[in-house]
Amino acid sequence: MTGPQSSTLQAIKYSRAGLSLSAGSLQVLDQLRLPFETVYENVANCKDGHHVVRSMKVRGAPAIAIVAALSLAVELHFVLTSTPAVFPTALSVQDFVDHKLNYLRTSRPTAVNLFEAAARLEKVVVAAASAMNATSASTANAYISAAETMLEKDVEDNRSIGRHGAQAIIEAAAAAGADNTVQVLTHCNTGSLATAGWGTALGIIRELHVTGKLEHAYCTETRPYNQGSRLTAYELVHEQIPATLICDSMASALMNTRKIAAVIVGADRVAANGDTANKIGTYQLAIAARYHGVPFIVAAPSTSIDLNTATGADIVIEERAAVEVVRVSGRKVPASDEAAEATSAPATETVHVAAPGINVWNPAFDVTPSHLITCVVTEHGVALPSTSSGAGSQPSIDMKAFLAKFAQ
Ligand SMILES: CSC[C@H]1O[C@H](OP(=O)(O)O)[C@H](O)[C@@H]1O
Repeated sequence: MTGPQSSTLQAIKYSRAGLSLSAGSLQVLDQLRLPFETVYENVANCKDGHHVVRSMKVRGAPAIAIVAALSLAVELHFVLTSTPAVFPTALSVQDFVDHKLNYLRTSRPTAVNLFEAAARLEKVVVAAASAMNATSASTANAYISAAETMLEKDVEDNRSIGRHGAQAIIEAAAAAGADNTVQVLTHCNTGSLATAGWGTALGIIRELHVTGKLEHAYCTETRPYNQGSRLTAYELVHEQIPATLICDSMASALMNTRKIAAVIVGADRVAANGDTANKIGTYQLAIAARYHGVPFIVAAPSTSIDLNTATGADIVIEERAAVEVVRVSGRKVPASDEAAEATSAPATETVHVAAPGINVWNPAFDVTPSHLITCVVTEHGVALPSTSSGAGSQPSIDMKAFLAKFAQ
């Protein structure tokens, strides 16, 4: 099995173990090197999986969960086939899986997808290990199959999010008397480099594009990791989607001078009341969108919705190292065009861009309150704010009631 085939870039390449003695293969695109270098890194076990997530070689809420789950799948298969004595019973496999998932949970704290997947996979393994005639192999393979399913389901969910989101934007634009095509703004990277393929917010932009409804997409650079200028711009150029890069500081001026039909962002964790943790800078985009009367849309699979977290106040916001703010990596610009032609591609280098000694605050995410969000688009459809209950109370989006309609 390999990752979903598509013309979009592929962050994750996975193949299931072939013959019983051959190991599975998991390779991830090192996103710290994009867009200048395309390097896939092998992930052979949970230690590798934890590293590529923690270091942000792999990032994006769904991709984090999928890579973590598959890193355990390849390790589990390798141990089962190379040293089967490690797993004398089905229960020993269950214990191994629990231990490894707890370790993977420590890689990054904010995106709920990793924690949702871990809890779901633990249940799969408990059921398999307690089944009649359960064996080490049957229990391990139950885990591996469930982890593999995440790859395919994520792409299906993203295609569905794309359709629901594009329809909502076009209908709202038509109701506002706008043209048949729209201009939108997105933040961070929510495309094929943040998921198993197609993407969430960027999946809506892809759907608008392939259905002829996209006039133009604007993307913010998304300091300090630059997911926008390095990753989203890369995806948009790769697929020749009409797009323009702006600095984060330009977003309000853009909304004030261009007909932006919607701001579309992803999510790392949507709380039960619709408050949403997403890449730093999302909150101020929501404030600017509200001021300019621009719909603010969160696009997220149901695996990003955390009904166990009541409000955004309860979401842990990851803080990352200062160097990610004060240093920038990029491709060295040749002294002259002749130099560029004469030499091979210049090396990537890192430069320090801030006054040495300055303090740095580097929260990787912020929380947008539900009352600033026009809707949350999931694979099931569009979750809208409920009318505010009680005088003076802010409207919110009841995600529990929304998901209950689709409970299996
Ligand atoms: C498809 S959701 C991706 C989500 O994850 C990003 O954060 P990071 O790059 O730090 O993993 C950002 O918040 C995106 O909206």
